[in-house]
Amino acid sequence: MSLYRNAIWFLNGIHHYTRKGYEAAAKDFDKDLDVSVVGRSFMITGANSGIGRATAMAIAKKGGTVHMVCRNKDKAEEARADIVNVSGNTEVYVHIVDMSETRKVWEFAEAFKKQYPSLNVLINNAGCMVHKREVNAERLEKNFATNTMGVYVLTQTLIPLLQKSRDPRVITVSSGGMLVQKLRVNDLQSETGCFDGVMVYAQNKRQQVVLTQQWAKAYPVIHFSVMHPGWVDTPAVSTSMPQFHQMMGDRLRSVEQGADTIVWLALSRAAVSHFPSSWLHSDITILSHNLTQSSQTLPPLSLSKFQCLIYLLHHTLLNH
Ligand SMILES: NC(=O)c1ccc[n+]([C@@H]2O[C@H](COP(=O)([O-])OP(=O)(O)OC[C@H]3O[C@@H](n4cnc5c(N)ncnc54)[C@H](O)[C@@H]3O)[C@@H](O)[C@H]2O)c1
Repeated sequence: MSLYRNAIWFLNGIHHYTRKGYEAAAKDFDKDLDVSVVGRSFMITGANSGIGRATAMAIAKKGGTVHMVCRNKDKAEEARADIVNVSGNTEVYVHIVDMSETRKVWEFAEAFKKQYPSLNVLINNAGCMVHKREVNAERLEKNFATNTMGVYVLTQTLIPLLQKSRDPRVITVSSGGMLVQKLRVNDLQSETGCFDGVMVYAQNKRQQVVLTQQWAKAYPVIHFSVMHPGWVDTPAVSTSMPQFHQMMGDRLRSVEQGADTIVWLALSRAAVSHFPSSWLHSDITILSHNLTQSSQTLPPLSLSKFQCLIYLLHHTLLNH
């Protein structure tokens, strides 16, 4: 991607993705969050930290049943105790899963389907940016395994459960970073050229948007959305992009601001009626801040590329 495009992207980000960008957009937000979600269940990956934790807290406060899918037991239990304590909601459950371990994700999702009669909302939030090329037990590159394959396997496996649940929704936390990458289906494992973790992450986030469009077409009963939380002050940013974190300082959004659109997509009645599914049929839409106020539409990709990605995901899975 050209330097010019990256510069435009960054300038746009300074305007829209920061705390100030959020505050400016928030003036017009129609929250529509005066809802009780007691009895509805929400699965959130990476729910012990950052945006995922703020989302889990907000949903627990509304009375929803929260399934926290986390990698580290101690951190997950600490977060759960805090969420239960602050929200007063005890319907908060921890599941230990490493989203980068493809087979374990599939085993977890299969077991969940057998144990629970319904799942109303799946929030694919866990994500990583690994700067050195590493592989998982199935020899899949770590960023791809976590950000794309883990999301794909979890969602795809849970779709039958979501389909038989009331008002089912799937929300995937992508990133505005995907705007600097076109979909490349010929090197999903980042094996050619020099390995650039930031660009691999951006490519994965692009893949999440493409997958969402594909799912929305295939499963119209489920409301699929994919969004960008803005630039948010979280451990992921401070550890994976320390210079950016330092440079942005208090211009970064709070975790609650970052979670705002996810919570709206998960809870509000308006979220499911705002976008006719035909939007997703013809365009790839990435949503920032709040769907109503500021969505960005990206150029459509050809169907052959979608099919190619799905085919490659299946193919990669079958070979491991
Ligand atoms: N913070 C930002 O500015 C920003 C911008 C755009 C997109 N995002 C996206 O937001 C999402 C949440 O990130 P965050 O900023 O809150 O960071 P964070 O580090 O606070 O949270 C990331 C969560 O994902 C979990 N996770 C990572 N790898 C995992 C794995 N293999 N298995 C299970 N869990 C795993 C972490 O344990 C953590 O709970 C990510 O998908 C990220 O890409 C963040």
